[in-house]
Amino acid sequence: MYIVQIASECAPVIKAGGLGDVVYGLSRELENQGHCVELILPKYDCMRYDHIWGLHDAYRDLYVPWFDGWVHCSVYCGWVHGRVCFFIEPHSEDFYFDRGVYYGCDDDNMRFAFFSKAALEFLLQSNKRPDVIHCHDWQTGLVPVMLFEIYKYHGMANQRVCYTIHNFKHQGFAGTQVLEAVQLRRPEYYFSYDKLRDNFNPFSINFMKGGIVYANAVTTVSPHHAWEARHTDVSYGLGHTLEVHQDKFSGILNGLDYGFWNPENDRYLPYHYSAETFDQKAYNKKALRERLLLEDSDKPIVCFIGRLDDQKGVHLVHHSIYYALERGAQYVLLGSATESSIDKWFRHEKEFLNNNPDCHIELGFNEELSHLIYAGADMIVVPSNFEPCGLTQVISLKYGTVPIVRGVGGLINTVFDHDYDQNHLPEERNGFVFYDKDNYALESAMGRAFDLWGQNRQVFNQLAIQGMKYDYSWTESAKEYAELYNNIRHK
Ligand SMILES: Nc1ncnc2c1ncn2[C@@H]1O[C@H](COP(=O)(O)OP(=O)(O)O[C@H]2O[C@H](CO)[C@@H](O)[C@H](O)[C@H]2O)[C@@H](O)[C@H]1O
Repeated sequence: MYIVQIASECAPVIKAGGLGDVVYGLSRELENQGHCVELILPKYDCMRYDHIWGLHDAYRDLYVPWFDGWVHCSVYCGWVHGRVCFFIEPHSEDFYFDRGVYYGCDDDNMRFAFFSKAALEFLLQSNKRPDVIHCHDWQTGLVPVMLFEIYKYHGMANQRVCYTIHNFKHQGFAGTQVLEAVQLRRPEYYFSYDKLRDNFNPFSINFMKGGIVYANAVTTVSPHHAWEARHTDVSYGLGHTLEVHQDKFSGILNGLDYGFWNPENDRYLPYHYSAETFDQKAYNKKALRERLLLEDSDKPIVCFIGRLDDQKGVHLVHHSIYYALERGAQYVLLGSATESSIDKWFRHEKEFLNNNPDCHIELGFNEELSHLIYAGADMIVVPSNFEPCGLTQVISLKYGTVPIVRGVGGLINTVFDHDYDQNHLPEERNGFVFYDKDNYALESAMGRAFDLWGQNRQVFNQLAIQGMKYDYSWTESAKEYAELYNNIRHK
């Protein structure tokens, strides 16, 4: 099959979070399984150009219809660790992708509506006719809308769309101006509740709702989150839309790209190890301590890596720092916040804990350091409010770092409690799980982990090794996607 991914991220060249990991990892495995995959991405000024090989202009004059005129774009082509990527660069005074950031601008809805339009226009004009277009999250929600309302009538009637939702919280809202911009010309038609009108804000269209309504298949990133999205409030107002379109909605568990995330050959680690050589992990712990100036001792290191965002349970993250220190552990946090109040809060904590020899708070995005933390820590906390899949616990499992997670979304599909799991034999368990959102619940799970560390290190290490033996690679999940693509292709 010929598949084109249209996305706002692709690791490691453009990565703000897990979306980038998934777009790259899935593409790589689909190619390994014999499919042809190409990616279309924005050409941001701030992406990691050092991860692109052979960047050259592939399509110099792409004219993208926009409002009543055109925007002249160039399309560049290059290889990102083996994947063929096309980068769209608009030449306009809006400088949509020259902002020094991927997201967070006031006109993000216009920026990504433009990107979606330009991606389809590129396919049309360059005569690319993939069997399936796979697009992701709110940024590309308008792709299936435009495909089936405009491009279908210009020679793209045979293309099908799979739309994957990585995070229901960000849906992309806009007024009629965006419809005018992308030339969806009948606002009254698109502003109906069975199309793009938001279910709760009658003056707004909703990009993600458009994606759900128009795509041929809609997925989210774990089976449990698919259930939650339909039956609880985590779909942020899209529950009814999912109910109406339930026949095409499902959950496919994310995989992890073991080509990039593997302690046996990780390019960022000073010492390599596997489940068979688990003892070697201790050298990375020592290296982590040296790098972050933590005191050398027999204490366990607990970590958190992720966006500091309400989704990630920031109050519990904060509490986990102090509980770990109180219980005689060390703590390393690597995270970045986009919300200024959360950013200020953690900057204050960083300052407050600056001289503590058992704690290090690193605010910012640092891919390389994240690998050393996954390898050097003994436990990771993932106390999310909601978590569509979650990659940090899956990476930790591979690195022999025991996850302590809240039982929601994909965390439930991947972590099985050492003491209480009913569905797995003791030798198949791999972490600690708690359910309530309060400090006591977090403490009970962290407490059990500390007790096991303190009282029976051998069993603790065995739990970590059991986690390393899980196979959460892309192999099976990519097969599920391929099967889904195949089903929609023949409809
Ligand atoms: N400060 C930092 N420095 C370096 N690396 C950092 C970092 N903060 C985060 N990362 C890295 O970014 C990725 C985050 O993965 P998550 O699954 O937590 O993604 P996120 O919530 O962004 O994405 C959404 O999409 C993904 C993919 O579908 C879902 O798993 C998830 O549940 C959903 O919320 C990991 O690779 C992590 O190591």
